[in-house]
Amino acid sequence: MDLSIPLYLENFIDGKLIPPRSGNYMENIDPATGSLFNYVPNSNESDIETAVEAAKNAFIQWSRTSAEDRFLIINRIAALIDGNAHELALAETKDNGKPLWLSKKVDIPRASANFRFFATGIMHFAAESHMMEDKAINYTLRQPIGIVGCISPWNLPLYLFTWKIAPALAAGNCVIAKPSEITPVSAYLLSKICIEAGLPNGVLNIVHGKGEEAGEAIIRHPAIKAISFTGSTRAGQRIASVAAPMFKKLSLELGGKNPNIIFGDCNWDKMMRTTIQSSFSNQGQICLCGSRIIIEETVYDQFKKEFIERVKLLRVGDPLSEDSKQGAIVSLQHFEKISRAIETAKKEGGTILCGGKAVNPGGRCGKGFFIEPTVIEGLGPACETNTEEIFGPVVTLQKFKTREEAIDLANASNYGLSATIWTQDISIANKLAMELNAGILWVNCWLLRDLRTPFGGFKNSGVGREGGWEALRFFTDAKNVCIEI
Ligand SMILES: NC(=O)C1=CN([C@@H]2O[C@H](COP(=O)(O)OP(=O)(O)OC[C@H]3O[C@@H](n4cnc5c(N)ncnc54)[C@H](O)[C@@H]3O)[C@@H](O)[C@H]2O)C=CC1
Ligand SMILES: O=C(O)/C=C/C=C(\O)C(=O)O
Repeated sequence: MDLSIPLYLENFIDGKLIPPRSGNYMENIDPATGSLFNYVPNSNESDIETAVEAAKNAFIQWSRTSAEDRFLIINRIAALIDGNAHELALAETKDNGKPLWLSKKVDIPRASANFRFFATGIMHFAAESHMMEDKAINYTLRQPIGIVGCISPWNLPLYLFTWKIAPALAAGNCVIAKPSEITPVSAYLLSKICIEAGLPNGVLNIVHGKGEEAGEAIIRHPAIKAISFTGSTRAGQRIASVAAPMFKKLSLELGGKNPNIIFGDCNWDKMMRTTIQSSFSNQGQICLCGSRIIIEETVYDQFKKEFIERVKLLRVGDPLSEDSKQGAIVSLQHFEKISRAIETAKKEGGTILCGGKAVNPGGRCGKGFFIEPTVIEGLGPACETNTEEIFGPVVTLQKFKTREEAIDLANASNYGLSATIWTQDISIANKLAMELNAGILWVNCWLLRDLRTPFGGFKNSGVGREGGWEALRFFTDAKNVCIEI
């Protein structure tokens, strides 16, 4: 199929690719080269209105389409993603700056897995029943909500866009979706794939644009009854302030400042390899990255020495090169934010153990946005560096003596998304898992994903859970029917 990328991307509304009604576009920059990639629609309320009308019409049929037919169509989308994985991976890398090998290995396979997982899931998502002995029987229907909004960020563009859309569609809803304006291309290509897969017109509408304009128009629209959002805590707060008084269902997956707790008895090699990944995968731009490494005092010096040696080997360079372990930071604005955070760490008294500077890989990437993987020590738990999400290739090292101290350091955060624990002592791991304030705990692993498990955070990391039945419950309304016997 034709997955060429035009200079002007288009919205996908009512089954057609169309320009924004205002005719306004924004520049979309390739972060590895700093040059123009294409133009993205700067859509507004009237585009959202058109999409909502299309979705309203489509819902009449889609909500009555059998689960088996929805399964077949959604599976065709998954197969087309797999069949076009190379083009999609290239587009993702050019748009986001992540290494091509990572797009191929993680982002695009996960996008098709999301569709396949929820297509299959809906075939098993049954109504529940409750008997009241000989008095009555209750059965609980799970009905599609209607029109729902899905808004996703730039760090894992197609991976997170589809993580929302797939369960929403499988559950029988029609969707108005907005990808990040910073990485719109894979969502644009998904529009073409949905046409090819035979998704009925208006079932999925993809509207491009800024958060404050197109995004807020989705949040404010009275016909959109549920919102699934992944992104910054700041945007999540704003969205909640608009949507909550309208009594919309909300699922908010927000930021993290995740602790990675290392005990001396752990499987050292595995911990080292995985800690490099959990610190710097995707240039540290994953909400689950372990940005605060908390190490048992007895092994602190050994950890510091070996970790720095390995970090220095991480080659930062052209995302198209197989040798590059680290690609570009997603945008100039984000590059500047990370650079400022490193300066703040220095002002707070932190010592930069390695990294800390911009990188110029030269050649076609001479004007791109690259930062060295950076390791900082000497900062306490309360400083800005250890409390604010940096969302880049920057980690801090802190040490602990006792288990209680490790727990206090780990929990010293307004975020509570995930935490990683490294120990061979399963009893200690279980005790820590009980005490840590986070929604997702990894023991002796990181980002080992089972799509059936509840995914989401405590505290300022969000509200609600995604994944498995949680997602299908979120995208349906429960209706209980009680029949007296
Ligand atoms: N998954 C995560 O945890 C992510 C965290 N971030 C954090 O957020 C910081 C800022 O990055 P941004 O790109 O500005 O993220 P953002 O949270 O502003 O954007 C994420 C998505 O939300 C949309 N959006 C923004 N404001 C909105 C609003 N008021 N109503 C509806 N939609 C809205 C955006 O257009 C985009 O599609 C990053 O430096 C990072 O710290 C960013 C992306 C993902
Ligand atoms: O579902 C996953 O495997 C990962 C999700 C990651 C995010 O939500 C994020 O980085 O924002």
